[in-house]
Amino acid sequence: NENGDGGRPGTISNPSLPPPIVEKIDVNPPKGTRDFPPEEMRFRTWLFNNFREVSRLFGFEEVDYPVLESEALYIRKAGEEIKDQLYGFEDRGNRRVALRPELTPSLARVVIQKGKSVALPIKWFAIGQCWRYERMTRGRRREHYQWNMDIIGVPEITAEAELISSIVTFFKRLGITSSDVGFKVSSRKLLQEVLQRYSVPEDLFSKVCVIIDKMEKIPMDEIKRELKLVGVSEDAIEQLLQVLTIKSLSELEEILGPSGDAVSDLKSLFLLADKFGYSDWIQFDASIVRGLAYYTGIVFEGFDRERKLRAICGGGRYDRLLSTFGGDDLPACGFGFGDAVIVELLKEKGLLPELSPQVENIVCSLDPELQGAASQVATILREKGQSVDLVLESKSLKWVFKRAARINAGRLILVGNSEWQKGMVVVKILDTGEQFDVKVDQLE
Ligand SMILES: Nc1ccc(Br)nc1
Repeated sequence: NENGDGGRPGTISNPSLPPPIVEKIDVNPPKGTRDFPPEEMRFRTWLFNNFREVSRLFGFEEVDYPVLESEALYIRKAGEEIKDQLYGFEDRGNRRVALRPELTPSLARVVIQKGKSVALPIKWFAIGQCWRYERMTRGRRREHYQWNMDIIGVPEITAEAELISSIVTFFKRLGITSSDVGFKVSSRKLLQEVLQRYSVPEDLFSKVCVIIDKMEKIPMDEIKRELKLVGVSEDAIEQLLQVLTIKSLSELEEILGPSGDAVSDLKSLFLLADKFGYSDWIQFDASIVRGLAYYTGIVFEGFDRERKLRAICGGGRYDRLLSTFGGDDLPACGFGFGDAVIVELLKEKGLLPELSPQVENIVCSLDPELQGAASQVATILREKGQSVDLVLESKSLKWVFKRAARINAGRLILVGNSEWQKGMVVVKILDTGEQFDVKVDQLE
């Protein structure tokens, strides 16, 4: 290469000294975590830009919270997986803290903190990194980024309908259709109404939901055993499991009667879905409960119709979360949309975008004496809002053209002696090869 010393360009090696003896560090990121080098970061930026654009279309404001929170936000006694995998530790001040496993408790904390100083309804969105500590036996990730949208202060089902509409909008922006994905929708009030009929104490509700959410993942006997363990009677268990197999709202109405909230909420949601124009995206599925303890009403999850992937996203109503933190309850609903399954879906559907680096100009001097002039040209272009990759060392034209191609530069600006004497530079349009001498003060 140009350095003639056989090493990588830019490395400094002094042959007179022996190499330093250092233990080579592990250059990989910690287990379960990812680096985002440029190619991966371009995809992440593209994905997050779509999250942000949809949030903007729905009039939501962006928020964020510390990735480190008090562990107390996540200590719920409902046997959730998210609690088993909490990335918690004691800090140097002997405080129990945790890397956030989800964003909703932080939202609840800030809403309580702000109290009446924030107008309702709150419509906030966040894209935040969330963590879990899982034995690496399953080789699963320990961090992911989640897009959340939440509406606080709206008791009506219009809030859930709006949130589902925002996710449909997102899918459509990516080219995903209702033939590719759908939403299974139910209401936890369905379970609540059954439990009430069998006088199961209210405080078992969350635990029962968390157990039932494991239905697809563990054998039915285990589900029954765990339900019995928390104190649900055999009759109630039979009726619960029977209700979860209901396939239509009319059947649900037959069993629960027409006046219950579960039926009326779901009917409202399907009516609104029709008005929003996304009826073909949603279906009633009584078995959907979601695994978070705090949901109280409508719950939904996005799924791929080929059933090859895990749930794409999920959410629901959580009207009691604020009071579990000692605040005044406010009606609330929201969803979480992770950055992992969506990538698998886009791969499956051949919808991954082609994202290449982009820079408008590469500027280089043809003579080391003109490096300063090249810097001036770069500055002029940048002040006009043009992106510039400025060649910072004396390089051959062959090297410059190779780099220009790699970074996908639109133009090559050459600063040469004879032109510079006339206050000009050479501009080469790289995809057509056209070349012009341009006065520096007329560069644009
Ligand atoms: N809650 C949570 C956090 C991190 C990952 Br990866 N998955 C789920």
